[in-house]
Amino acid sequence: MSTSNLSKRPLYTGYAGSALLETPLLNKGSAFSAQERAAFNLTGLLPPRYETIEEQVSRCYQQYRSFEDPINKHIYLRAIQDNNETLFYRLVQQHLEEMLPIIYTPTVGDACEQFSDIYRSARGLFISYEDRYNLDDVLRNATKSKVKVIVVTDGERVLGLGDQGIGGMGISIGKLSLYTACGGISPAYTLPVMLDVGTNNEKLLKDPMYMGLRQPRVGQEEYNEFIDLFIQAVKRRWPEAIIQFEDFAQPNAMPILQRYRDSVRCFNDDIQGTAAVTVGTLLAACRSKGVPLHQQKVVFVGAGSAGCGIAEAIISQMVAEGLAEAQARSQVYMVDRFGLLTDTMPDLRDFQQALVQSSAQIASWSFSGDYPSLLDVMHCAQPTVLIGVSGQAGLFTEQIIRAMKKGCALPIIFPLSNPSRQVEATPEQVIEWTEGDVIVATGSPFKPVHYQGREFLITQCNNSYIFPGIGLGVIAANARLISDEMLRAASETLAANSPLANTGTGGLLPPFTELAALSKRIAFAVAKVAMQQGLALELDDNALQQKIEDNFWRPEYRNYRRVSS
Ligand SMILES: NC(=O)C1=CN([C@@H]2O[C@H](COP(=O)(O)OP(=O)(O)OC[C@H]3O[C@@H](n4cnc5c(N)ncnc54)[C@H](O)[C@@H]3O)[C@@H](O)[C@H]2O)C=CC1
Ligand SMILES: CC(=O)C(=O)O
Ligand SMILES: [Mg+2]
Repeated sequence: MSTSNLSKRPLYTGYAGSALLETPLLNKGSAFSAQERAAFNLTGLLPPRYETIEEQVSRCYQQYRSFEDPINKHIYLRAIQDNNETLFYRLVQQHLEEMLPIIYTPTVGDACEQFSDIYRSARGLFISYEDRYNLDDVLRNATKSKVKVIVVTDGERVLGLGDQGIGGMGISIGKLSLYTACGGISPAYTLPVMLDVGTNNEKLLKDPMYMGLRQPRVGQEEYNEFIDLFIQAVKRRWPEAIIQFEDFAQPNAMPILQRYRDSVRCFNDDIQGTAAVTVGTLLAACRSKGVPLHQQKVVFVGAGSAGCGIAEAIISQMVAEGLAEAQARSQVYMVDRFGLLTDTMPDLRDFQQALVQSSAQIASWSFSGDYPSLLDVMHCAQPTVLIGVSGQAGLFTEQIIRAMKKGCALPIIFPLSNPSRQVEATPEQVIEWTEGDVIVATGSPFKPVHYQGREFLITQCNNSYIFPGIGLGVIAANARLISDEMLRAASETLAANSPLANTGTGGLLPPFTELAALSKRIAFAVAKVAMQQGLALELDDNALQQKIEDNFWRPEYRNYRRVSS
């Protein structure tokens, strides 16, 4: 299989002089050669020495290391990204493990919270509600003619940090950085979008630095119209773009997905991406434990977009393993802020209603409140899997974890809320309270835990394992839509690549440093399913593999030739 030679072809550009140096997708800084400096009016605008990208990376890394605080490291890296994208990705690729927590969770959470305070320069599209009837003009202002992946947020539920208003742009930028660093999507083809419909965050509304609309979020009808205007405008401007919905709040996440998933190449990362990564990680955990998923009893804390998305995917997987659907549903327990979701609980959303426990099922349980609490569920259901997607720190208390351990010799415990400070329990706590008999994975990165002479690697169960590969696969196959089966294929590929399940050692998932290779495998599996479902034109395996390679961008400088502008 030949790797792409697209990047070796010269690139023709009309940019020159300082405009070229100020265009991050084209800028090479000190790596412009003598010939290029002469041809593009750069002579004198740069220090005289010509540098290789490796030399540039060394300097950047040295500067990066001079910052102590993660947020300052983030600001520094974002500045490089806004100055020279090729260099940024080369640097990140070379120090992936160290820098992912800086450009993504947990530090991206701080960057969203402090977005207006740390704002330096423009990136992506801020689409204000006030511009809703001029969206074609706004989208034309994004000068990229080919956009293949859009990550869009309205900033209402950013990680577990609530409403961050335009600060949500930080998460769209972070996700797309991973699309490029780990999924090989050229930064020329990505676009972060923030839909500004106001914010209900009082602190931001009062903050003189806040750069978004200073008004409460618009009403539901206005909101729905705005989303629709946006989707239709994207379809006109970039009909082939994948739209990834990110960090929408619960009332909007599922309805938006349901409204558009059958007609637009889109998916919701928090519902579907999270479901795919969690089922994949769970399958790997079940394999390494030697007990199949359909024999597990699973408790969720947080019956929101992520929780219900994962729960439905687990049920589908249990059914695929041979369980009757009703039986599968009876093995999944959703605990939200008022306790276990049951068929007598009022005011549930449609997607929660499908996941309630029947009163008959819990008739023999003893509990004192209106609904069983998490502790009641631990005692009465004796679950084997516990998943936290509540966004609330500390909900997995010592009492909860010890109660779970009483009913299960080797529990599987995934506190998945982000960023790190919102985690339901730290891995260290979970390991201590289970005396080390536990399989644990978290949403944000945690250092290995040492307990009684053993080292526990903490797997990061984060949708970032999924979305870069989905994007690459959908682009390579030119798939029309993104189906649940395509996401299931991503999940199965992930599980099949588990070091722990395959070899008995290592993490549940491969390290992030292998994400690029993994993304290509996920892309292949996803594209194959799209073809089988008639969502993409048939290609033979070699042609598909070649397409994936051709679409995989690498951070290498290209030679430039000048065209008159
Ligand atoms: N690891 C990963 O890849 C991902 C992690 N997440 C994390 O999951 C969390 C939730 O995300 P979403 O489901 O989209 O939000 P959401 O707002 O839709 O759901 C959160 C749910 O938790 C419930 N909740 C709040 N306090 C609770 C309590 N004390 N006990 C029980 N339930 C409680 C809320 O009522 C709500 O239903 C966030 O922290 C997010 O960072 C989300 C997506 C991916
Ligand atoms: C990882 C992610 O998408 C979230 O926490 O919302
Ligand atoms: Mg998210």
